[in-house]
Amino acid sequence: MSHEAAPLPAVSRKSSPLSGKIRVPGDKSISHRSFMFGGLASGETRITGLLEGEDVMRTGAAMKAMGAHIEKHGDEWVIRGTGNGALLQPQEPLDFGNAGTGSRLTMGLVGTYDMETTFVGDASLSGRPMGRVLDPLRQMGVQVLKAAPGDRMPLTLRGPRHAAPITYRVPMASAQVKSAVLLAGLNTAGITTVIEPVMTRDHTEKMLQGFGANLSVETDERGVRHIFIEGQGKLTGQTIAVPGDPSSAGFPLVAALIVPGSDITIENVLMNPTRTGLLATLQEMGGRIDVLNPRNEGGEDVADLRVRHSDLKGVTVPPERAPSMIDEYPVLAVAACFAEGETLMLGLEELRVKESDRLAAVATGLKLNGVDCTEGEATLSVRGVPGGKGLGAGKDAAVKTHLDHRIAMSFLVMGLASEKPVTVDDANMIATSFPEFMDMMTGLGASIETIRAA
Ligand SMILES: O=C(O)C1=C[C@@H](OP(=O)(O)O)[C@@H](O)[C@H](O)C1
Ligand SMILES: C=C(OP(=O)(O)O)C(=O)O
Repeated sequence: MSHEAAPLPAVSRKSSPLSGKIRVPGDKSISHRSFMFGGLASGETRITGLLEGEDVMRTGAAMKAMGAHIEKHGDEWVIRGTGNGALLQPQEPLDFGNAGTGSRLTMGLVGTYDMETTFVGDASLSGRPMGRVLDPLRQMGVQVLKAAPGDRMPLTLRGPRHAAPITYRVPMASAQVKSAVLLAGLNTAGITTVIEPVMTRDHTEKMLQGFGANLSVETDERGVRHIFIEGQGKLTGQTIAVPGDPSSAGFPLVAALIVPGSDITIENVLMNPTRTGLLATLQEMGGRIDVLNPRNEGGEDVADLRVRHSDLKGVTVPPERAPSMIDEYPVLAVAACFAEGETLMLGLEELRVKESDRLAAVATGLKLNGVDCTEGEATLSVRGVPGGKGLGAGKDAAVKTHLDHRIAMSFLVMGLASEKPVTVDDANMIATSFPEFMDMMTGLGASIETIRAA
């Protein structure tokens, strides 16, 4: 299957001040959805700023396999969609590589089509739970013809002739589950309702409305969101400028906060309030982050972030903030290593089912590099060492990254301010979400390099 490349270890070392201006690649969530909705819409969709990471490219390949035309002209991706309701049965299994978002959203998208679709992925994705998406799809009439034990990939779906609209209360904070049900509702006659007790990123709702879907949201007196989508409407191609990914921005951002003397600017970062939990937390910790030139572009808030080295202090991060920074905890844990006192992170249960068990991977990697931390069932506390004295395990003790891009990038950031180098066992997966990471970080002055076998 995918990603059988030989492991590519990498190491980072104490760096001189970081400086410069960068633009991180486009937001991964918006990029996946741009390919999906553009591939489904009638007419042409034009996308600039798309993240060309492996995860998103696999979503593009899947949409092509189901009949969409996707081409790159200069800096722009141009899609001619199939028209809603007109996806074709793919001839081969759809290989989603490492991508949870691509695979889960596509299961929703194709599930209610009267066709058979097989989903495969790499070892990490094949270990992740898919029942959270298959359960509501089953309620809509979708058959799961084959699946690995525990509702895992590889799996094959068979859609019904006529899917039934449902009302589904999402049982965990997951934008992927919410989105899968809404996308299944797109091809289902009647109104599909998703009840979301805890708000998660709202890109599916906003973008589907932009493409012309009949979707509305009501928030009740307890703050619970009710999302209604009327199926079998028409989607029309759009022009999309994808803003910079705040999850990717987290790496240079934390690097600049912890490396003494640093002063960098990250331009054009998405500031959607469902995505800014890391920024809020780092500011509470005393991070000097100026939000410059805030503006709205294509329906999304964006801004430039000026980040300077800061004396950080530990804080408690409340569980209700988790959905707005769910992918950022590994790099927040790294910031916490250099803060005065303890940082306590709560409500982390979803970290256990990402590309790796991120709670365990972070705690194990931190301990290997000399950090005093405690892993609870859904909590992590980190006791920091301002200045990084004694941190780092050197070139011969590599952090295990378990095919997880964010674990690799987070620990490479840690080494930039640790006394000794920090090594990771494999940097290959960074290409899934941030292919430019190494070049961008070294361009700012960071000492990071891959270690090629002799
Ligand atoms: O909908 C999305 O684009 C995403 C949702 C989140 O996953 P969950 O829905 O599993 O929380 C996040 O971790 C992932 O990187 C992207
Ligand atoms: C969890 C992530 O992605 P996905 O679920 O799409 O694999 C991530 O990018 O951190």
